Amino acid sequence: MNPEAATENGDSASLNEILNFKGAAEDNLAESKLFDGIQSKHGLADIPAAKISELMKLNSLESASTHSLFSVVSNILDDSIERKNGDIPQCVASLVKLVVQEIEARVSKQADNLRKQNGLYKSREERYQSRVKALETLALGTTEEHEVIMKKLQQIKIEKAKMEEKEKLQEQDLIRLMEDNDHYKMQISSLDAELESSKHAHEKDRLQLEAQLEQTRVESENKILELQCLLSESTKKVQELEAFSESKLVKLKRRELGYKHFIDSHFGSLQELRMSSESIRKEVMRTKEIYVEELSHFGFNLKGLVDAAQNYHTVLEENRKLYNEVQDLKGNIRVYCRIRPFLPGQSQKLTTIEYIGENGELVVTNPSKLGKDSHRLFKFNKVFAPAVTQEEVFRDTQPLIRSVLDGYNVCIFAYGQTGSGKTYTMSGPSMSSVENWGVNYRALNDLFNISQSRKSSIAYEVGVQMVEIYNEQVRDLLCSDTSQKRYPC
Ligand SMILES: Nc1ncnc2c1ncn2[C@@H]1O[C@H](COP(=O)(O)OP(=O)(O)OP(=O)(O)O)[C@@H](O)[C@H]1O
Repeated sequence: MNPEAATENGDSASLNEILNFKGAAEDNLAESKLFDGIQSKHGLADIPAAKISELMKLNSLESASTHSLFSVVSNILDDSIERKNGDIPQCVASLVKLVVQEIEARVSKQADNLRKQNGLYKSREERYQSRVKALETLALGTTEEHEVIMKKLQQIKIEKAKMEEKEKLQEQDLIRLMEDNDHYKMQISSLDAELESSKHAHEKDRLQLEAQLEQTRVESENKILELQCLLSESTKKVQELEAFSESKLVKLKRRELGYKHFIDSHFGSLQELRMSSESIRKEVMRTKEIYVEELSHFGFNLKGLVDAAQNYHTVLEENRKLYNEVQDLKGNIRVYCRIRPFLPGQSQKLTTIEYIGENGELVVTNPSKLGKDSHRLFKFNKVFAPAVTQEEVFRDTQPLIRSVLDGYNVCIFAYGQTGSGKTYTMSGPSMSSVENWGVNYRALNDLFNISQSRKSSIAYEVGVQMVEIYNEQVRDLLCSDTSQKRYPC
C-alpha cells in the first residue's frame, strides 16, 4: 500500500480500501499483489476497463480464492454506493462481471466436482456393499473352515506325536550309529595296524623280490653272454658243416655220375630181366589157373566135409542116446564099495577083508564066529581095493556124471560109518594137488571142460548142491551161515 498515492487522490484511497486485499483476505498473497498493482498509481474510476481487464489477467484472477473474489465484489459495490450514490461506473461493472463470471465458472466447476464425487461415493458404497456380502459369506464359511482346521490340527498333533516317536527312534538310531561308529573306528584302527604290518611285510617281500630280480638279471645277463658265445660257436660249426656238405655234395655228384654209368651199363641186363620176368609172369598165370582149379576141387571136397560134419552131429546125437541107454542098462542105481586102508598107526591090526572079486564080490571074515557064519559075501557093482587111487574111483562114475550134460539127473552120495573115508572119497584129503581131488572136484572139472569144448554149439549152466544126511537130518554143506545148516538153507 502506498500512503503517498492515497493522499494525492481520494478515489484512489477509497479503492485502496475496497481492494485492500490484505485487509479482506489475508490468506491469499497472489491476490494482494494483484490489487496492489491496481491501486498503486490510480483509483479504479480513472483506470480504463481494458486496462483493468489486462491487469486482472496479468495478476492471475484465476488463482484468487472464491471468498476473496466475493469480498472484492462486495467492497466495490459498497464503495460505489457510498461515493456515487448507487451509480456503478463502467469499469467497476465490467470488473464485477468478470469476477461474477469467474465465480459462476467456479460454482459450476464445483458442482461438476460434487457430481463426480457423488458418483464416486455411490460406486464406493456399492463396492462396500459387495464387500460386506463377501465378508458375510466368509463368516459363514469360517465355521466349516474351523472344523477343517480342527481336523487338520488333530492330524498335525498325530503327526507331531509320530514325529516325536520318529525322533526318539532316530535318537536311538543315532546312539546305535555312534556305537557302531566307535566299533568301526576300533576296527579301522585294528585294520590300520594290520595294514601297517602287511605293508611292512610287503615292503620286505618287495625288497627280497628286487634282490632276486637283480640276481636273476645278473644271471640272465651271464646266460645271454653264454648264449652269445654258443651262438658264435654254432655259427662257426654251421659254416664248417656248410663247407663239409659242400665237399660231400661234390662227392655225391661224382657218385651220381658213377651210378649213371652203372645204370647205363645195367640197362641192357635189365631188358633181359624184363623179358625173363614176362615169361615168369606167364608161368605164374598158368599156376594161378591150376590153383583156381584145385581150389574149386577143394571147395567141392569141403562141401562133402561139411555134409559129413552135419552127419557127425546126428551121429553124435545117436551116440549120446546109445550111451545113456547103456548107462540105464548098467543100472540107474549103482553101489560101489571102497575099502579104506589102515591109517598110520593101525598097521598092527588084522584086516577082515578076505576076497575082493572082479565083478563086485566081497568076502569079509568074522573071527568071532565059527563055521559058515565066519564068512560073509557081499555083492556090489564094483569094489575098490584099499590101494585104488582117487582117479580110478572117479573113472567109474565119470560116464554117469556126463549124462548130466544130456539132461539126466544124477546123484552121487557116500555112505558109511564115522571115519570110513566118505569125505576123503567125495572131496579128497586136500585141494593142493590134482591127484588128491575127490569125486566132487573131478566131476565139476570134467563138466566145465566139456561145456567149454561145446560152447560154440551149446551153453550150459552148472549148479551144485552138497548136503550131509546125519541122524536122519539133512544139512547144507555149502551154506555160508554155519548156524543155519539145516537143508534147505
Ligand atoms: N582111501 C584112503 N586112503 C588113505 N586115507 C584114507 C582113505 N580114506 C580115508 N582115509 C583117511 O581116514 C580118515 C577118516 O576119513 P574121513 O574123514 O574121510 O572119514 P568120514 O567117513 O568122512 O568121517 P566122518 O563121517 O566122521 O566125517 C582120514 O584121516 C582120511 O585121510
